[in-house]
Amino acid sequence: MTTVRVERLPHAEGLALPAYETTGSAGMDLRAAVAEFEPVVLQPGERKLIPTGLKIALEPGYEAQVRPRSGLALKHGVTCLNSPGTIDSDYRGEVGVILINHGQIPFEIRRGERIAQLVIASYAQAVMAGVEALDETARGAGGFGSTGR
Ligand SMILES: O=c1ccn([C@H]2C[C@H](O)[C@@H](COP(=O)(O)OP(=O)(O)OP(=O)(O)O)O2)c(=O)[nH]1
Repeated sequence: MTTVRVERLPHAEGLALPAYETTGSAGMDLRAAVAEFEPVVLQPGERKLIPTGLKIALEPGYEAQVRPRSGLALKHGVTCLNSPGTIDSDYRGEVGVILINHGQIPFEIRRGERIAQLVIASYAQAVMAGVEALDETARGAGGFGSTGR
């Protein structure tokens, strides 16, 4: 268990903080902090940065991944363009969600709508060690479907 400190910006006032919907949920839903009477519309093929009104501070060694919601993708063709988005542990700006409408009709994003989910994950930082040649393996350079379909 890790703690994520959350600062709610004025335009997120009244919106529920991200929380797990069920005890086994991996992601906490992120809500759109768009203006109440000015829903944002995504035209077919259009992408926009949607504000969440939240700033977060992750403990060192943790990242947050902004992932799409399958319901929005299946029903409306709306997904996160840069999936999964990465929130770095030292990022202190507002968390944004880059949504794109792959559907055929405009999609309206209303205030408080759950537009993506946030998965907290641990990560490792590595040191890149330059070598003359890498060790041999059975796979070698095989990839991109080399084992079949
Ligand atoms: O879906 C996203 C992806 C990123 N970010 C924020 C948090 C992250 O820590 C920062 C930078 O993201 P990333 O490293 O993906 O962006 P970049 O294009 O490499 O920009 P930078 O040069 O600022 O790192 O932007 C979001 O709010 N939502």
